[in-house]
Amino acid sequence: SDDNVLHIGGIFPLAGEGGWQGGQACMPAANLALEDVNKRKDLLPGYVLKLHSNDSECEPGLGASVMYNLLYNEPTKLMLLAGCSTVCTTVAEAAKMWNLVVLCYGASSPALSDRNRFPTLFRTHPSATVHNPTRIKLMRKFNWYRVAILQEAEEVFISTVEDLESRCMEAGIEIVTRQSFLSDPTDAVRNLRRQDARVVVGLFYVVAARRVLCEIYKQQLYGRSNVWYFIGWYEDDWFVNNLEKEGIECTADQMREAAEGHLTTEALMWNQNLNERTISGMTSEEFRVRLNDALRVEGYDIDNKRYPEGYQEAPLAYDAVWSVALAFNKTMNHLHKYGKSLKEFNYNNKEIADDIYSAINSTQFLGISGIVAFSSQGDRIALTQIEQVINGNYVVLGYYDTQADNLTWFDKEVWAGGKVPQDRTIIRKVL
Ligand SMILES: CC1(C)CO[C@@H](CC(=O)O)CN1
Repeated sequence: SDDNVLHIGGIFPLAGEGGWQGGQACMPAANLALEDVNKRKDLLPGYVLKLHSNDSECEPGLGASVMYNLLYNEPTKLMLLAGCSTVCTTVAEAAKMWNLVVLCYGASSPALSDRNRFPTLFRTHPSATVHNPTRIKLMRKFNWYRVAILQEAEEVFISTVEDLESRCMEAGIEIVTRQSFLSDPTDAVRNLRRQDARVVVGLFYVVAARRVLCEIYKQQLYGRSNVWYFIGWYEDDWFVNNLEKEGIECTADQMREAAEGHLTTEALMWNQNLNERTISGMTSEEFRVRLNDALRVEGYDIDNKRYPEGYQEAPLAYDAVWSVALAFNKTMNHLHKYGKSLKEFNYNNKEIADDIYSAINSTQFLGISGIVAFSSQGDRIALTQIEQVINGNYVVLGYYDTQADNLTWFDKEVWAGGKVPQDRTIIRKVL
């Protein structure tokens, strides 16, 4: 019978070309979590959590029609999970009309941190702005108080740069120039040279990153006098991949030479303490083994390191389902005091919707992706990782906990000139 089933909708980016097809790994991860929470006797006793999944292809229009199908067909859904930023924006903006909480496991857009537009949105995926306090922490550490910004003209980077600029202002760090480009970075890089930019924060997708790197090589804007911050979630050998296919005029050796020494920041999505048991009883390594098995069953060639899109973010989807189960458990206990149940929820029941909202708002548990907790805007609070390319390979330099302002540093950084590059040309006065 249906009366002991709690239904939620899941919108996963699976097929399609545009954006991020992260549902390929995230849907199997969500299904593992459903299996695990439904096995727990102490969670939602007497109930089963059921996920109704559909493909959005990371396309907002299709995401909207999938949402309508979920909501205009029985059974009533108690919450919606969504993936890409574009789909999450559409679903989260509409969901309030159905009094539904939306939980996004794959949305990084800073625009989503807006309680006016998205009053019921939470995300286990951190906003792209999570990198900014880390970037600034490093500028302070190495005494870089004169920096430049180079960005691709994409919404996610525009709003990230706005956040970075205001944080630089607060920190007394001068932004000497902000250059953006649509697809060809040649002029933007030339302007960086003209302004004697030494420390540059680069914000672009990986295809644009290859064009930038080749331009940096051609214009000799790398080496002992320059510091580059790139985004850390590109694939590890991104700077030598697809050069022919994308018409990059530099050789792999030239790209390696230009890439040597650059720094990256990224949000941690896999708990780094490999032996730490999480709320599910698993360590993150044990989760990885189970996820790899599930993906092999789906036909992915994991043994040859051919991971599906969304592999990096899979813990965010797994932890999203746990967040739902824990929030419903809390809500169920609360409602039972008044002889009510979650089964009474319908899209006009604001009272139960508010109970669910406050339960998810107070989430705090150790998941596969680390501590899961949300800010007042529903943003994921996350640790960040800093790496540097040393002899062609990424080396972890440290981690930063923004909340605690705690930088864990391993003193592994290497500078081409044997010392920390300066943020400006020092004119030595000859007396
Ligand atoms: C780190 C990344 C690749 C950022 O984009 C996210 C997708 C999106 O924001 O639409 C997925 N995770």
